[in-house]
Amino acid sequence: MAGPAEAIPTVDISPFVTNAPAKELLDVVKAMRHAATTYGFFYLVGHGVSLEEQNRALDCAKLFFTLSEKEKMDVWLKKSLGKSHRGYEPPGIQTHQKGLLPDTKEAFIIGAEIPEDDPEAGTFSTGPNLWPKALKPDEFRNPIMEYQAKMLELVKILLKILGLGLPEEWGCPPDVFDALAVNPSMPMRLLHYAPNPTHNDTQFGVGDHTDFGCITVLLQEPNREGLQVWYPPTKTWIPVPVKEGSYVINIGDMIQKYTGGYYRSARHRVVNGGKEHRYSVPFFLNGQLKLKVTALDGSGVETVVGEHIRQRLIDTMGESGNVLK
Ligand SMILES: O=C(O)CCC(=O)C(=O)O
Ligand SMILES: [Fe+2]
Repeated sequence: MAGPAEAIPTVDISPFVTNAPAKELLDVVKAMRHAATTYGFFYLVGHGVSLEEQNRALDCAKLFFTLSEKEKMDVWLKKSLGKSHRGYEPPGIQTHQKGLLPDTKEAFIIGAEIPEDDPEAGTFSTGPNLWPKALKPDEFRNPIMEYQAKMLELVKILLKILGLGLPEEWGCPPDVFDALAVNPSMPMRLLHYAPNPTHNDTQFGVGDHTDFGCITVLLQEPNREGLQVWYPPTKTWIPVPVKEGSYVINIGDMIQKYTGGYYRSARHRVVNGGKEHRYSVPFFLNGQLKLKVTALDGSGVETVVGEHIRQRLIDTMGESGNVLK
């Protein structure tokens, strides 16, 4: 019998990337619908992003965390404009559950580049990125922004496929989710997990949580362990081994709300109990912040995308979240 790790589905979207015939597209829609309604969590292959591009993003993460404490703190969250929420998040800031100690991970957050003189700059998740002075644009800023642009294109394809997978009786147009990706909030996190061999059940790299936004495209460093997903059939945490070249896709809370729970956001966490450092690069499509959506299942629940995300962030950020209020 297949073990639980084998039960995590893999969805190959290459027919959408190569404009294949309709029959092949429909098979992809069905496969993603099954994965997103059953688990909200799956491996993605056939996405068109090369191993080289993925490795470049991971290299940017590794490079950032070679900076000294001072260099990192020069670009830390509190230096970002207003509520823009950019820059370095030190370890021990985010707490996902009552009773847990804060996450051990450290992060560097990069969003859409919104100039300081934009009328919206300084509002939630909107503003200029903070760039470390010690890193040359060619080795850090340019490649990571190129990767971010790639992720936005990829996530638009995923939204399209998920839109096509909605129940027919809801009568949604095929572009139902397109507006989510118009000038969206899309923080990408460069993450570093120091080894935590004394790990116990009260502190994690990232504690038990669901992602806040619409879709997360997660790139994990190959040959490392750590990511676990909650598997409802067995009510246990199961490891999510890295499959080189693939992504892990998480459906987030915003899509779960928007679809009245049809697509599920999956609980997951990171344990770095070994002796190795671990790096990852999740791209979060939060969505278009001012968009007010009405649940598609007819329940009438309304959500303003940016308000939902801001509140979820405040709930986990402790004192550091006060600036977002
Ligand atoms: O580092 C990972 O593999 C996952 C991180 C994560 O779940 C998150 O940042 O929301
Ligand atoms: Fe997550």
